[in-house]
Amino acid sequence: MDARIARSSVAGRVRAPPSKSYTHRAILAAGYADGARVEHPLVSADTRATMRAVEAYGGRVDRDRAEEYLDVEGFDGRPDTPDDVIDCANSGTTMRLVTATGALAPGLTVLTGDDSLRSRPQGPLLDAVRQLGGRAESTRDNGQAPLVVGDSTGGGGVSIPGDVSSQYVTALLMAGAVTEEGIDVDLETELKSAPYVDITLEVLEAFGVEAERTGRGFAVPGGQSYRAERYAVPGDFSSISYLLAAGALAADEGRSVVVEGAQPSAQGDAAIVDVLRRMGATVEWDRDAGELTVTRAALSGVEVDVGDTPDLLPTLATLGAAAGGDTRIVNCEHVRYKETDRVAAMATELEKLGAAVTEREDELVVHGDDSDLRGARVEGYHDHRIVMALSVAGLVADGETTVEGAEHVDVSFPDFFDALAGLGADVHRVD
Ligand SMILES: O=C(O)C1=C[C@@H](OP(=O)(O)O)[C@@H](O)[C@H](O)C1
Ligand SMILES: C=C(OP(=O)(O)O)C(=O)O
Repeated sequence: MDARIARSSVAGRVRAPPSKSYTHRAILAAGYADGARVEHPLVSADTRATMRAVEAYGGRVDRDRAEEYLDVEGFDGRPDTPDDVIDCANSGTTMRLVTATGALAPGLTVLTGDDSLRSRPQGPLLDAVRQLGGRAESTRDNGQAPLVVGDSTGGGGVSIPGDVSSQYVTALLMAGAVTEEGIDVDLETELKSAPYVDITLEVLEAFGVEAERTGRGFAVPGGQSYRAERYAVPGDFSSISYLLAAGALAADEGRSVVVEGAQPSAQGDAAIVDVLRRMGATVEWDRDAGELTVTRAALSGVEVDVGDTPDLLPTLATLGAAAGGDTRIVNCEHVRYKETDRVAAMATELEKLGAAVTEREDELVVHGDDSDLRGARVEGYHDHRIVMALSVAGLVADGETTVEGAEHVDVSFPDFFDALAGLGADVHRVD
């Protein structure tokens, strides 16, 4: 499905979708518990993959019709050996987090996913499971899924790189709490995407599970039980970044875009608020009300380090293409290991829209002064964030922009195009 976006302006109120990262963790934490109600969950393609995994390990997930909550019955720290292969679809978070769960089951678990997920790196996590005495294999012996894990890991110490994915740490901490010995994670490198581990620690605490930072990494004592009656998911700041970018670039003269559901939390991607301010936008954040208000402004390029916030790169690249001067996005090598190589994808597709960019291994520079955005047909790379960022660029490109693969927003922000249309954007989906 394509999305066709004509140059248009936006204004009004819009609700942010619930956080994907918190929803994954809350569903799995409820699975490790004997159950819990997850309130305001994100129900999307990726979080459905985590629901399937919890069910495969012996839990059960019931949704109310309005999707206001999920009632999760857990497997109480003792996952069953799944009856079938677990299909993690497009979700890296699901695959990493539930690989560690599989290492606790008595038999073997087989995990797979779509073409994109089967090309993402899993080697360091497999190696960690082996260091813990479990079995962990990549069927093609290339560190990628399909994966086979099992053999009831009892816990222990592991040493892993921190610069590929923080999800390995999250996976080990979540599983480690219900092992006998607990798990000590030593990081061999600096940790990228570190705020995502803070999100994990926040959810663990809410489920009564102790885990801590150590001098060299993280540690979780074993023999713990996950316990919570209910867990409420906050709004998603990665998703909010597209709405704020739309407002900063295309709000009607004298009007604003107000984003609801923006409560403070551990999400690193809340940094979008400061980046927009540094670029010259006026963004007000009423933290108590959870409301962000943004108006249109002439933006100037800035330097942004995305070491902690990889998912902001597509949004920042779009903002840079519409800003004056250079926007320099640095420390972005790990953004190449996502649903697609997002550094290359944004460089290639923004160029099609008339932007001038310089791509380096660990840096993307968007030269706003040499960019003149005009509508074109662009690829979405089957990647929700590329689709959403290019659609926002379409709001300020001359004429009409066609973004391929519009259906992929279902991964994290299923109502994205309705939200844009609700703000008055001229957007249509066509088969
Ligand atoms: O743990 C999480 O919820 C996530 C961690 C990040 O991945 P990496 O840690 O692999 O960078 C982020 O890009 C992803 O969208 C969600
Ligand atoms: C990279 C992402 O998610 P995951 O790693 O779960 O596929 C994302 O949502 O941008």
